[in-house]
Amino acid sequence: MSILVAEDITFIKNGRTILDIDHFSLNEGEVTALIGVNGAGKTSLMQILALLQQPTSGRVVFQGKIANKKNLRELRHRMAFVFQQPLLLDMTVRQNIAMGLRIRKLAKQEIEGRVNLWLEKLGISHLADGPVRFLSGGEAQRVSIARALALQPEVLFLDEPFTGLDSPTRGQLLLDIAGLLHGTKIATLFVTHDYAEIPHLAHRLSVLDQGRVIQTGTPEEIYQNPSNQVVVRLLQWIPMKHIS
Ligand SMILES: Nc1ncnc2c1ncn2[C@@H]1O[C@H](COP(=O)(O)OP(=O)(O)OP(=O)(O)O)[C@@H](O)[C@H]1O
Repeated sequence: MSILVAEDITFIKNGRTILDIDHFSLNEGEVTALIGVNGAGKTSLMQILALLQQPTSGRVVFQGKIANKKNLRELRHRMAFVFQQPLLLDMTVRQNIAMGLRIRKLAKQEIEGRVNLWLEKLGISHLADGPVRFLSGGEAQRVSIARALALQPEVLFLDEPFTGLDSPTRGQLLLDIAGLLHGTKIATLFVTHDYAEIPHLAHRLSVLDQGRVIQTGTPEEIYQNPSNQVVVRLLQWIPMKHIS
């Protein structure tokens, strides 16, 4: 079932068409990876879906509701983000995870329960009362993931969350996130330049080229039947052993 849909989207800047997309959807319980070369429009599409950027034309529909100025805040509160840079505030780990819940005015007990749950799920309970400024890159990213998932979002945006982490840290975090997301109802958009990550996390793959979605399917389908040479060139970097 589609949770978030972009329909008839154009995004035009300085007379240049950056996006031209008829239909793009994120489905309940699915991780959709979005790939494309630098400048293909991935960030622009993510920002439009996340209601952080207004398209030139078209609409974003969240669970049947067309996003507009009136419902923007309510709809944004049902989404969460993890960026390449964890963007943590200079407080304790616990306070960072609690921040979004406080903003949403949840009861103190509920906040405490959720924070403890996600500290545990991300394996960072031992860091809870320390300041975030001493964390390693991998630990900081775990805090940012705990902060996002504690919000119990319906839609999650992962914007190159593993970039900059060393290989073993990245691999473990990738497996842990896959374990946390798979089997939930969250619709996830995962933007990455590291195509080796895709088979571990994504159920679906969309390929963006010059602002257009040129192919969508399971990683296996796309790998076996690339729609054109652009897709072939991109996917040659996905290790075949992971696709079966
Ligand atoms: N607000 C804007 N004003 C002008 N041009 C923009 C704006 N936003 C994006 N662009 C241009 O649109 C194109 C697509 O940018 P975007 O950041 O969405 O691509 P991307 O696929 O995320 O690239 P990367 O992989 O490098 O992050 C780029 O050429 C960029 O310069």
